[in-house]
Amino acid sequence: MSAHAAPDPTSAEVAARAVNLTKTYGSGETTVTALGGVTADFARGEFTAIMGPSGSGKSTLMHCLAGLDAATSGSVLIGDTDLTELSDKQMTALRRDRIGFVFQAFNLVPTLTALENITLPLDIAGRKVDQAWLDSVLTRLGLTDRLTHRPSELSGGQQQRVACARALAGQPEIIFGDEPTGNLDSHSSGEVLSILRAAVDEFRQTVVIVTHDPRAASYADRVVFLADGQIVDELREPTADTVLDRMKGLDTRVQVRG
Ligand SMILES: Nc1ncnc2c1ncn2[C@@H]1O[C@H](COP(=O)(O)OP(=O)(O)OP(=O)(O)O)[C@@H](O)[C@H]1O
Repeated sequence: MSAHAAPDPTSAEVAARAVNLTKTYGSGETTVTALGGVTADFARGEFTAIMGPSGSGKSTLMHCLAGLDAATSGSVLIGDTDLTELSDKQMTALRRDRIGFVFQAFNLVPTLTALENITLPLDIAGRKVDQAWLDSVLTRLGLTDRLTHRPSELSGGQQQRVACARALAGQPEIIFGDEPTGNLDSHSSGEVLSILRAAVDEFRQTVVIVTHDPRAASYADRVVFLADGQIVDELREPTADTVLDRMKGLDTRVQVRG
């Protein structure tokens, strides 16, 4: 592991922390080590992009951080809460109340309207919608005239913006995105990234995304590079060019998409 990736004990507030996280699949000769001891901090109010070659463990890291998958060893903290100490019920409540998710496959409920999809997590949690906040998210994402449409009546970009609004609606502490712009055109992708950027700049939320796209990564404050289940590099204030350079250096076989 590179010295860059070590947690900084003096860092202000940490929104999420992975400590010596390992994840293996299978057993015996067929064991696959997806994460080989990852330690990393994600500071509150910061936008981080996780990058690396295919199979390097990005999605696994994200899923463990977000409490969607259990690590084999090591721990994950969201704020001061150690996820490994939570019961299933507590984990469900934490995911619902403190975490927002945006995935490449939008995971919208087909029978609900856009607005019903957006407020669904809050409705399930029995929480009231902060109308002023919701209005600003909907306006910002250009969704105000699409709210009564069902997902099948929306374009891919619009569906992803609905998924993004759903993640933002409850003002979670931290938003995780697994290739949130993976199948969007550059215009829709720019809109999604801008609102994630605004969530950080204007509302001091924390955003962590996995991406293959150096342009998407350039919206982040920091890029963490994974290779073979380890953090091998880190870049602050990335530009698409500096990200591309580091990716080439990581693995010459990397195929840069986008
Ligand atoms: N359920 C699983 N069972 C077995 N092996 C798995 C499973 N999920 C992931 N892996 C393996 O773990 C390693 C890391 O996978 P992961 O999906 O985290 O990589 P990634 O960097 O997100 O890849 P990509 O960029 O292609 O999405 C890979 O070798 C993968 O084949």
